Amino acid sequence: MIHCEGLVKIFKSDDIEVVALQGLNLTVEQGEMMAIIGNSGSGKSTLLNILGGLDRPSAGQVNVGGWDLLKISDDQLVEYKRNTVGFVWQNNARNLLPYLTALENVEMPMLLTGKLDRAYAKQLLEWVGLKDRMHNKLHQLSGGEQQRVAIAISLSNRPKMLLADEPTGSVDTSTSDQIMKIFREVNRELGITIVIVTHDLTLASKVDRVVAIRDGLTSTEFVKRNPNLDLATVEGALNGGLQEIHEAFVVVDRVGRLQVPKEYLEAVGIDGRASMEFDGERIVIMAPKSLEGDK
Ligand SMILES: Nc1ncnc2c1ncn2[C@@H]1O[C@H](COP(=O)(O)OP(=O)(O)OP(=O)(O)O)[C@@H](O)[C@H]1O
Repeated sequence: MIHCEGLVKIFKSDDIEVVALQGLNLTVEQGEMMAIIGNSGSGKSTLLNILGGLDRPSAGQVNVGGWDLLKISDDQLVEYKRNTVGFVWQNNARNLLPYLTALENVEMPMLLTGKLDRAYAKQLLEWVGLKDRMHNKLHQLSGGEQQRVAIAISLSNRPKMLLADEPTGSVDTSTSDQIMKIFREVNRELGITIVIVTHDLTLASKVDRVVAIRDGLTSTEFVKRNPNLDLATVEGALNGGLQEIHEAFVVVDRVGRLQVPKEYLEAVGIDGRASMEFDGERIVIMAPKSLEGDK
């Protein structure tokens, strides 16, 4: 569904350049539900905006559902956004219309694309658990309920992929659990690919795969050890952190590049240069063996 290779995004303003993505690689299969984690400023939102067609990549390859997002024309981009992607943001309420009902809000994007389907709009609200509240005006709903309306809206154009940026960022734990259950159901029932960007490891542990981004590059991947683990087991194991449930892998790109955590480099005193040895089974990276004249 998603294939990025060597993806670069540079923001230029006056004479300052920020390289937000530095040649990022990422593959997401059709129907996968995965999360992207990373510190603030690591490039998560930049990546999501590019995948959603809200921002243009600077260089590299990025293909989503057969669309080449580097070469796509402006008209095609409109079509792409309309038919391929759905978005869920942290503060969706600001994009909803408070004096319309939940149902009218879900129907609005359908009206805009000339494809009104009331039965489907009702079904979506039922899916997100708001069957009994669909005729309530938005401002009569709680924050968590509004977020669920936003999820129904994001699915109204029948997207192939759902992009969620901190979707549980401003709701309580039980609403957050409810939202993750909705995502899982939508993923299973409709086969929609779901990509969630988050800081929240609890949330990350509820998906099949987690990719960590560091400095604009994919650095580590966590893959669920047992794909059949149910949510209760996952929650029980959570105290042990992400690695209890997921196995961690270092991402190595096609030409052999990988990122070594800064703590490891500092611990063994590697700074800018290292020695590498291969013993037939393992590759060992260590502080440089001193050269003559070198310190
Ligand atoms: N429009 C922009 N113009 C200039 N620089 C930008 C722009 N958008 C993002 N950046 C820079 O790109 C880098 C990556 O930002 P991004 O918002 O993608 O990070 P993030 O991982 O989503 O962070 P957060 O979790 O805080 O949202 C940061 O250094 C940021 O300052």
